[in-house]
Amino acid sequence: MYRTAFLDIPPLRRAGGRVRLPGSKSISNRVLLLAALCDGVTRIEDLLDSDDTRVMLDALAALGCGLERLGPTTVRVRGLGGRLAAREARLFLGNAGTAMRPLTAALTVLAALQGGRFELSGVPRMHERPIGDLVDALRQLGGTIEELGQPGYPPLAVGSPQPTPLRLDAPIRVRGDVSSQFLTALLLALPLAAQERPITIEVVGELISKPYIDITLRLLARFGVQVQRDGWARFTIPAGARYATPGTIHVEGDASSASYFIALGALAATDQPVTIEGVGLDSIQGDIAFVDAARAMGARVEGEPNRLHVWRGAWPLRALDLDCNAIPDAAMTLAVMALYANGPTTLRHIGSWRVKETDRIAAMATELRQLGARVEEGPDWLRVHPLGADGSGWRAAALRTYDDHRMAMCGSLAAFNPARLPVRILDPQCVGKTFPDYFETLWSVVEAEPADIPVICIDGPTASGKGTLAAAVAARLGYHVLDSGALYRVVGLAAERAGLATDEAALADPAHAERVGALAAQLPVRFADGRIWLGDDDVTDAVRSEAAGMAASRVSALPAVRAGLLALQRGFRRLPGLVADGRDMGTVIFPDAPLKVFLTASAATRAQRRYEQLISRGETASIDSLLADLEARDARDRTRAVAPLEPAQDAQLLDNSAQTIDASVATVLAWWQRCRPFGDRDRPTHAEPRH
Ligand SMILES: Nc1ncnc2c1ncn2[C@@H]1O[C@H](COP(=O)(O)OP(=O)(O)O)[C@@H](O)[C@H]1O
Ligand SMILES: Nc1ccn([C@@H]2O[C@H](COP(=O)(O)OP(=O)(O)O)[C@@H](O)[C@H]2O)c(=O)n1
Repeated sequence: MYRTAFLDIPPLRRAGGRVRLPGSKSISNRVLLLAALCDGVTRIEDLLDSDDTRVMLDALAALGCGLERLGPTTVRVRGLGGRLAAREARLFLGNAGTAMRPLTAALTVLAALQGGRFELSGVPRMHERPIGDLVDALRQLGGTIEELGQPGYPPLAVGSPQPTPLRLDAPIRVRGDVSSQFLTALLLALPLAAQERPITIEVVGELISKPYIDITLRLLARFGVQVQRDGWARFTIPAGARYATPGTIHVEGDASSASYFIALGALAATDQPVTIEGVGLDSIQGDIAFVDAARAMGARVEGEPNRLHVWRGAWPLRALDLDCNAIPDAAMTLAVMALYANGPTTLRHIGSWRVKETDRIAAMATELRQLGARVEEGPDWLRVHPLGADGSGWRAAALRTYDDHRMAMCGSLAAFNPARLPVRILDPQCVGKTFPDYFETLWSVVEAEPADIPVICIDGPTASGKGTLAAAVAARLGYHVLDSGALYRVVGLAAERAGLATDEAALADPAHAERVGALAAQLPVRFADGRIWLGDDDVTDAVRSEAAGMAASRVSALPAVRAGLLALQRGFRRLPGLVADGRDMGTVIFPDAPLKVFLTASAATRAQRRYEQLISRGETASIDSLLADLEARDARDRTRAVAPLEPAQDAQLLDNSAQTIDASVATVLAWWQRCRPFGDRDRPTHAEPRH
């Protein structure tokens, strides 16, 4: 997951390949609650591992439910069997509506039956998301609920130490036109109280998002509770209802998350399809109907059980006028696809967007306008006019995400713009709510022109701080790092291990130099998790010695070695971007890099830094000999015939002799910002500190 302040997505060209979806958020949190309420042990597989499931798991643990993690996506739940193990708890539920609503209902009912008091709160946005209709329904039932903040909104305190009688004889009335999660909450909770008599729930107003109710009913059935349904207006939980564990249950891939990859296929899979694993056309999730909408816009979709294949069909996409009531979450994806359509697209019946993670109608309209689009909005509709298929009208934008995972994922789809503009996603870690690895997954199925993938080059003499600066800048941007010096160090080591001497006399022999070059061209080197591997050997420490540095300096003067490492180095230019440190990054390896920095510091300063570095590693060192070595190395690097150490003509010079590391990083980031086309709309919009 990217924890950077922003993530720049280079312009993307093609899509194709295979993705595996994380588990459905809606199914995961419902299954967790049902497993917690029922008797016995349930093994849940393919559970979503994200912010929203984490708060649910933490809440269940606080309620005394037995939880055992068997892997990142497998958990064993020992249910409470309808009996409260804890009579008091404070539950923090982040911004997870799928945790807040059902837990409020279940705990109100359990507290009324057995006595207990529970507080439920979330992030500030959660305290702006209405829950009054559910509170009203639970009060009709005789439940005790106190609103601790604004009436009708969390935080809430539910229950009282002593049991209170529930009124189960009259139907419980709940509004269905603000959020279907209120009805879901009651359906999940009321079997707890239906031992002796049936319980009827009546929906007031037109029920929105019906497919989500369908998921609730299907999952209740998997847990042994068959709810009778009269249209979408009246639901009856039969007398004697009792949750029973299904033993093992698999969570389907998230159909809403699938929408981004379906869109990707529709936009850019011209050859190989985008294959999505984890959901098929027979999915129980309502958002699978997004496939119909995508097809209507022109996508070619083929389905198999648990798998979808998507290609581009009609191009440009066909404009659409659609009632999106049944696919409220996935419909956001259509709003971005609409930028690539042949006319204005209107999404209707999306009023629920206004009370989601953010006011999604307002947010979407604002951000699509940033991209250059004309957008009209009404209380429950949105109309998006397309941007030019010839690239006209598109603007490079820094998109705000409003702490809303879907805004971030949708925004990434704008990177297919024909104007070849990058897209900046602010606060990209908001995808952690449902799809922590969304961007990494995206990179695995898209391609960009290498020239469009940004590279920042940091060249300079030894111990000027290149590696330190490169790592820090890359961490701030979410970019890869190329430590090219390490490659020369590994060549020196590999040569010596292969019995090829690296002293100057030996390297002066052209045949010998050719052999070292051949070795460089086939170097089995790998960088993983901060370690450097030569074949199966971890050589991280071996290549860091001063002797290895000197050997690297000698072999690096050989043209055959430099040529042998060229393709390997250019291969590091991968999405979303690269920071490369070395001697010739800007002059030879990436001459088209948009930012080149030539980093220097006085020889005395550099010798002092190297000295401190070695001492802190527990090695012995002498400043005088370090200074002599370093000057020798500088001289060799500067005077060699091939790729000598010198600033590229367009490099920015940075002498950090009197600068702290943080100041150097800030300088380079400021230069980078000036190279980017986004202006300065970089402030993330979420109010909460991340945790
Ligand atoms: N601007 C700076 N101010 C002070 N020390 C620095 C600065 N930049 C780097 N250093 C320190 O100097 C040492 C050498 O830096 P390093 O990044 O390994 O250099 P290089 O990659 O250029 O050989 C490290 O211990 C690092 O912490
Ligand atoms: N792009 C590069 C990187 C390193 N090198 C050589 O490889 C040696 C080791 O590089 P390094 O960056 O690990 O060394 P330090 O600068 O950290 O001492 C340097 O002394 C250079 O001679 C090079 O020629 N070209």
